[in-house]
Amino acid sequence: MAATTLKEFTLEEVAQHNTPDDLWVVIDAKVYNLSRFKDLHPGGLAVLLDEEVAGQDATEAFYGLHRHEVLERPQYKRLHIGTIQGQKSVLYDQVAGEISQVPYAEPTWLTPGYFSPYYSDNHRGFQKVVRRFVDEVMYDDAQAREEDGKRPSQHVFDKMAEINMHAMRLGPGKHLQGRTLMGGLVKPEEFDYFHELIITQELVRCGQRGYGDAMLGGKVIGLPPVLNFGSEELKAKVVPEVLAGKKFICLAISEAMAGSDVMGLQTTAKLTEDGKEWIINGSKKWITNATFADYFTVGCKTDDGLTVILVERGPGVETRQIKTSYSTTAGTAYVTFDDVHVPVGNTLGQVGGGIFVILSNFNHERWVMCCSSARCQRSIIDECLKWTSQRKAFGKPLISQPVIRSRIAGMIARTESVQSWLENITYQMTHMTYKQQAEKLAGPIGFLKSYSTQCAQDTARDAVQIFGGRGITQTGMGRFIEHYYRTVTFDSLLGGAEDVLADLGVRQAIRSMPKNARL
Ligand code: HEM
Repeated sequence: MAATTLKEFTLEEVAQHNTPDDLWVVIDAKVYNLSRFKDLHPGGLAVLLDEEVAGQDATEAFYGLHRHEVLERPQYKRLHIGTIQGQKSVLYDQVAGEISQVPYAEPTWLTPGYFSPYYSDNHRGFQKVVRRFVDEVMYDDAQAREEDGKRPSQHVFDKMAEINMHAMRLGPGKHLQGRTLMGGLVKPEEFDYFHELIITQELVRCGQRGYGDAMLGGKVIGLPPVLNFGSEELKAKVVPEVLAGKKFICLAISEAMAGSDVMGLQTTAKLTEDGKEWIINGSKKWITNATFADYFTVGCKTDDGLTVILVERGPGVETRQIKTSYSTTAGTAYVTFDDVHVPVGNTLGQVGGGIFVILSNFNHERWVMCCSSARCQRSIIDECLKWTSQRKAFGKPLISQPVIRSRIAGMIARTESVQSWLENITYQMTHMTYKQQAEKLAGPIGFLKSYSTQCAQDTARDAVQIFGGRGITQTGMGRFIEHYYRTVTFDSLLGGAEDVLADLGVRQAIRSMPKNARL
């Protein structure tokens, strides 16, 4: 609406409008009429009437207090009435798909002038399309759903399905065969772990941790057991509808009593006398996506040990939302199974061979978490560099304080080391069979995840110190910092706690110590 009536003004003309009933300001060469908005201004009237603000160029004051996105909200866009003669806006709106120019806000391989041995032209083209997709289709939904706590909108899942993003999120493999990936940009047999890394890292740029898990994190860990261990009949029924984003699946292993002690699970599955069905009883806790899941990949205690069984939502299956540190959009739930009858054909892998089914996917799950952790840390650097450059305190930008620079130095060093290590491991994955990965990479991936999440927590703590009170405020300038600090521990717990994974890495290393090694 404003675009049709925009006029040009001089700074002198704007200066005439400096009273409560006739109040204009200039922000980045754009003129805003605040006369009717002033009483609704969340920051109050007095600040707008300050002699350095009313009728003046208030760009610096504005960006010291507001995120640019404020000006993009429809209700505020209407305040924009014109521009300043001879001046141009330099603080442009974020363009969908664009690479950030902020130093270290992008990994080296995306930074102009730098090189990388890992990414091909195909990866580069792929990244561009994924970024645009995330910016255009997902970003706004992520902000809205994290706030209202509902699961991601179906239209987002549908759009993801159109380009086969749900299938690609499971990594390379047979499930991609016959699918057109990203409109044909990459052939199924060429899709590799770097493509998957790109998807994971681009998705988390939405900056909403709950939404990130809601983006079918449950499928990423719950569907592989079906793909790798389910019968052909079961796969034919379940896989197409899940990869089409029409049905949802989750992994249901951890329990209130047993925690992640897989061998201590208490949910039972007993065969009926005719041997045709399992009857499942028990409960599961902290199950991501469970509130909206149609299928549950469940770890059960059977007479022969641990068995994994696919349970379809139906009589006897109940899910109850658990409130965690992030929004309910991830659909984290407490799940109960009361005399749930399941056909034996839903058994995944061998009866009693459940531990193998569960362990087979751990490396991939942890590696996915490393991808997302590395990228989240980078987004925090982006926030901190922008904030400390635009925010003035004691007459100088925050970045001119050595203590601030020291904290940012730590953030950059940690993030770069995590990404470099991640790319090295990803490169190994692209050259190893799944079996080789299991043998050789469980330790390194365990180390990387443990290291990455420690780095992430240090970075979250530093970012809060840099943002001060805004770093603990859910709206405004520090909203991503507050969110990050509140949710950063998720990665350090899910898929194996920090200490456990570091210990796994050392134990794996010791296992391959040469017998004759001596000092
Ligand atoms: C187009 C003009 C403006 C709009 C649409 C606007 C809108 C807002 C909004 C939505 C907030 C809530 C915080 C947030 O969500 O970021 C806010 C807070 C605030 N605004 Fe403005 N504002 C405008 C101009 C200004 C100007 C020129 C000043 C002068 C310095 C100012 C001073 C403040 C202050 C002090 C706060 C409180 C900040 C805080 O809680 O940290 N605003 N404004």
